[in-house]
Amino acid sequence: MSDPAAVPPLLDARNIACQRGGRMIFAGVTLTIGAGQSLLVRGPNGAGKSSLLRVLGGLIPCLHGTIDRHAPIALADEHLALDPDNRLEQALAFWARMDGVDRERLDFALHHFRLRELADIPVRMLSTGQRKRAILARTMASGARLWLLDEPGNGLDAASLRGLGDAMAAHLAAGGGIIAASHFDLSHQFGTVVELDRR
Ligand SMILES: Nc1ncnc2c1ncn2[C@@H]1O[C@H](COP(=O)(O)OP(=O)(O)OP(=O)(O)O)[C@@H](O)[C@H]1O
Repeated sequence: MSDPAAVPPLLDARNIACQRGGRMIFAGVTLTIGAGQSLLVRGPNGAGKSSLLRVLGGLIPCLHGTIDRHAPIALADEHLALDPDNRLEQALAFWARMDGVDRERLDFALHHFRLRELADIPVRMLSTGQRKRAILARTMASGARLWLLDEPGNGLDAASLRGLGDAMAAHLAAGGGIIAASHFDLSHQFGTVVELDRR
């Protein structure tokens, strides 16, 4: 008999497969992530790491298998999803309103990723690293318990990488979960590693 007091994981994926452009990208992937847990997806270029994160986030369908999501999810990938003509702060505030989070949470994320001084810059003028920090700030401000981070360290300088590590640690300590795909060391000890092979 199942324990009625048992806390469900934030996300549970069983035997999932993904096909893109008529080609099988991955199959037989099973993973689960609970409160305070982190998981790293590794694999060579084209192995399907980004595809896996998008499947887990519900942005693309899985071919078969099941995914149970028990928590709000924020996906941070290379798609900025901020209005390029808007000022950075306005663009992030728009999403904070959409996500229904209070202003203090956004202010904290802006401060954490050192974006305050860029608040009035149009989004289209941000550098690669600044864009990445904006994506991470949006994720942090979203209040989502499960973060899906696709190459979160790309383009970040040493200080921003430390900021990312601190944000991840605080999120896990607060009962969040993280699934990340990264080619390089994020200075974070992931609890689980899932390897994808190129097929
Ligand atoms: N929209 C799409 N339509 C068809 N095929 C796609 C699409 N997006 C990605 N693919 C293919 O799916 C495969 C996996 O791509 P994906 O971006 O998930 O890999 P990845 O492991 O994240 O790669 P990288 O390490 O280079 O970021 C690749 O062969 C890619 O060409």
